Amino acid sequence: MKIDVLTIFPDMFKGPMETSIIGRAQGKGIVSIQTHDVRDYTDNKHRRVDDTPFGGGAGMVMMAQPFFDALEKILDAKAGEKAPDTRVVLLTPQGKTFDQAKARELSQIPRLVMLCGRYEGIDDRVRQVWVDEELSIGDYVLTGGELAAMVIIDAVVRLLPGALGDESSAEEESFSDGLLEYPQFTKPAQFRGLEVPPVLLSGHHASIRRWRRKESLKRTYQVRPELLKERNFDFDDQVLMAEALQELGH
Ligand SMILES: COc1ccccc1CNc1ccc(C(N)=O)cn1
Repeated sequence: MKIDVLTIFPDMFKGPMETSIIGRAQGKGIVSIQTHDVRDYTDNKHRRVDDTPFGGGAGMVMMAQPFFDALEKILDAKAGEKAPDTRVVLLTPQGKTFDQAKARELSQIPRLVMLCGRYEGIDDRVRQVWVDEELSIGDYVLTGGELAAMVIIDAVVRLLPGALGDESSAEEESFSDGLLEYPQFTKPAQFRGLEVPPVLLSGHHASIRRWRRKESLKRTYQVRPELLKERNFDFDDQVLMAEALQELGH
């Protein structure tokens, strides 16, 4: 998978994208993440990327020309033409909220191009001509799209085959069935007088699976009840949910 990032702060990507899982995935050739400094595509002497907004108002807006020239070069395409296996994503508070389903969808796309805006955003003609999808990582405003891009890259790259060691890839199913994760414990079994739930030390795998599912239902009910609304419970889940509610004192 190839990911190109257009930003005026390429150095922001050095640490997070070259460390641990993401860094190793690049090393293994599973993904290639390349940043492009938008300033390198400016056509003015001072390498300015922003200007005042038409119609007035506070702040500055990023100009369209550097993004157009950068995209035409990176995609080797004229304005508006684009290879079908490429998706251009704009990170913006106005975007559709990113979630695990979107992460899975993006992990199947051979090439992602991510546009990171600063200031009050990017001239809308970039969106009109080049952007396939506007994504937001949540309902809050950041100083730029870079951190949002890194969050999305992290969530996507870890799904690529070979990115995680085999022992970790199993965790994917547990979230993808729409419940929050159950609590995790590791050695020692006693720590500062605090115990590990005995069922987890029992070696009874059916009981362990049952306990975990019930804990997921409890947690989801307490923290994200809306996730349970659209869920159709099979008979076992209904029994577990009833037990969970009892244990929660409902
Ligand atoms: C005022 O900022 C902008 C306005 C328009 C575009 C980009 C920016 C850059 N900032 C961003 C970017 C993304 C997110 C998010 N929630 O994903 C939050 N802030």
